[in-house]
Amino acid sequence: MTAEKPRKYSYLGPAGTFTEAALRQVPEAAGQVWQPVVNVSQALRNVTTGVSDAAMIAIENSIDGGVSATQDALASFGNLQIYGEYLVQVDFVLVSRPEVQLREVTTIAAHPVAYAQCRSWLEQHLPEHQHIPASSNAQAAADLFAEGTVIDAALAPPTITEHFELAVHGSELVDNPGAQTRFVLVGKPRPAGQPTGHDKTSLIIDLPEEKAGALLTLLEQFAARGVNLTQIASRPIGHHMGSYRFFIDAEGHIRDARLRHAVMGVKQYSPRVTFLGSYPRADRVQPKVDPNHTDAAFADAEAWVAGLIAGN
Ligand SMILES: O=C(O)C(=O)C[C@]1(C(=O)O)C=C[C@@H](O)C=C1
Repeated sequence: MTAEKPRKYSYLGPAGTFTEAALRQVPEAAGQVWQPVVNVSQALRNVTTGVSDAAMIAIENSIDGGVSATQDALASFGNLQIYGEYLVQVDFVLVSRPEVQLREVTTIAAHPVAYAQCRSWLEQHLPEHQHIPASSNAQAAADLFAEGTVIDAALAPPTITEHFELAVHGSELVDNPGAQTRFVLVGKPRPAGQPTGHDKTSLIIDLPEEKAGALLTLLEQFAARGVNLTQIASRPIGHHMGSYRFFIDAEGHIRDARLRHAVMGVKQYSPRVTFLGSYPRADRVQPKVDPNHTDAAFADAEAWVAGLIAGN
């Protein structure tokens, strides 16, 4: 018998990021090969080229909203699917090399999403500071030790002190306590799993241009079938001013009749629909399904129409 090849997982590195903490929530990833990368595009490229079997990426933050780099990368790569969703509670520490005092801090390295989450605290406590963008929260801390660095302090996950010797000038920093980042595990497309009763379906939908009420028509596809949406986010397509795509998360599974019919409605009207998968939601919340929109109700209606066609 040949041993099974270890699976490979890309994640935003280096060790110590929140993305790594999200990957730790995936039981199948334990003991497999973890591949740190420098950005989301690299993580997704690893999946499409077969370097990795899956990638963990941050998709939304409860303070800063959708992670635009992730949304744009998912739209441009195509041919990817979300396997699972994970939530990580986020707050930060402000750290420096041990000899640096807080009053000496003028430059602060931070991932732009992390910076946005602590903006008010920093403006209040270090009003003169300058933000230096870092590729991740753990990299911000690593940059404190780079040769010739101009960085005095970094915003990093609390576990960063396990990786470097640091002075901690502030902890539990975050403008809204209880902030969370939502991560998704992404791989190549595969057949849809079975509904769990607490699923979410993610879609990227390009809006037809110059059509009055285009957004309303899009939303009606879901509303008319009793499908609740948990996220509606728009990003420019980039061709020219005024062209948009929508990132939609809908409650339900592509195997649920109400969701399937809504997706068929969207497909008939949008120039481009990308199906990003149906997967169990991290909070395990079960949607309330109106009795008119259950699978049985759709089956009844179809049987009724079949009867009409048959002349019954
Ligand atoms: O994973 C990390 O630690 C990151 O640096 C990335 C990231 C993100 O891309 O949103 C993850 C979670 C935090 O909300 C801020 C930054």
